[in-house]
Amino acid sequence: MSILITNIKELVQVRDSNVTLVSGSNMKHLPILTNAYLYIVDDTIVEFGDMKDCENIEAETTIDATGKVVLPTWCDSHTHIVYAGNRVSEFVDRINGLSYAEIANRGGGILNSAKKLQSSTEDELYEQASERLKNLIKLGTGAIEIKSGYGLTVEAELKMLRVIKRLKKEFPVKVKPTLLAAHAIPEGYKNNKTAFIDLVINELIPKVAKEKLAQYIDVFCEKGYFDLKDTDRILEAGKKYGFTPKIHVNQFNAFGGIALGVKHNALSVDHLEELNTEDIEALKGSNTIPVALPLCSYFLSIPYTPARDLINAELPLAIASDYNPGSTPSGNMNQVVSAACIKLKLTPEEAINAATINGAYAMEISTMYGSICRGKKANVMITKAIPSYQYLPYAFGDHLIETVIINGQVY
Ligand SMILES: N=CN[C@@H](CCC(=O)O)C(=O)O
Ligand SMILES: [Zn+2]
Repeated sequence: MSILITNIKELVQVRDSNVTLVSGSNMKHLPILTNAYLYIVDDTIVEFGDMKDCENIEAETTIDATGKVVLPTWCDSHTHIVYAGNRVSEFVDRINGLSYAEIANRGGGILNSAKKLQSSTEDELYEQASERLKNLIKLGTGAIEIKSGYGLTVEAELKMLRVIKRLKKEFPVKVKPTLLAAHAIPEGYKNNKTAFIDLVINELIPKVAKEKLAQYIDVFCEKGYFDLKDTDRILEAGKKYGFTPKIHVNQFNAFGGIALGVKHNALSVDHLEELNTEDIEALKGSNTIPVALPLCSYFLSIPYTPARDLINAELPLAIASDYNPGSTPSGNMNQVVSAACIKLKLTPEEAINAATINGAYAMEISTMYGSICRGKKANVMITKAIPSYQYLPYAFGDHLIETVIINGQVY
């Protein structure tokens, strides 16, 4: 199967194969070809270039992209799309004045989602999550990380991870599974957090490793959830079983979680709404990428990640959706890119780099995803006719993605 996309107004994020991460001032640069073509054979990008050079290329399918922009599909490196039902009532409670923390303290929040998830079957969870994933593909997501963490029992966590495994098998998008081993302290362990952590370390992690259900290990390192010592223990145990850390830190409080992540050579540290100079210093010279989740800040009305400080410190930055029922009930990466421009003050070039190649880096797939590059996976999207790629974040409420191609197949 071959596809030739012709007359592309702007072919965005054209890279050499050795570029797998863009940092600091380099993020301002987004390589573009105008009046271009793109040639795909099977699931691979084979060639691209100026329209005048594509005369002799023959393809089974030709797509005329006159007036349209072509980009690599979004790489969403932080989601929780396997969950049961919704938390609309908490949304209304917050509008009426309760805070996220107050709702959690009343047994709502993550514990509420855990209750719903524990009483759902694997099939029910799969149906709900696959609906979400289908919608995300239409919005241009071509690679996604998915976390467990709403199980809070060994069995329910395994159930979540088996659903993620099934999504990975049934869907064409690249799926990366994460064991969010410690997301909240279950009701029954309220007065004995150590016993819960022991359960995670002695039962959950070994079972997940045995069934090969996850690649990454995550902890919600936050006041009222898991402190530095807890996080350290869990990451250490996870690493012994081959899991790479990717952690939730600095969402509400900054108390050294980022340095801890760096110490464990975490692939990413995510949230970072609260950030101090020590946190930025800790990231310098590390392989750990900071990940901002601007739609979480929008939905919860909490501070936005000071992304400019990170980029100005010459660090890389990825942006992701954080799609989950409590703090971000949306996985629309087009909105994430817009919010990154409007609220994090990223330029469109920086935001697109953060949502493509750097998002791919935060899932260890940037040698194959996240840019238009010969030999990379043919995961690309074609917009409607628009003035330029900068129009994407500008027209923040419009659905501008017209065609999505995943592994060389049109969706
Ligand atoms: N902060 C921790 N976990 C999720 C939200 C969990 C929830 O409220 O259900 C997050 O990344 O925002
Ligand atoms: Zn999250």
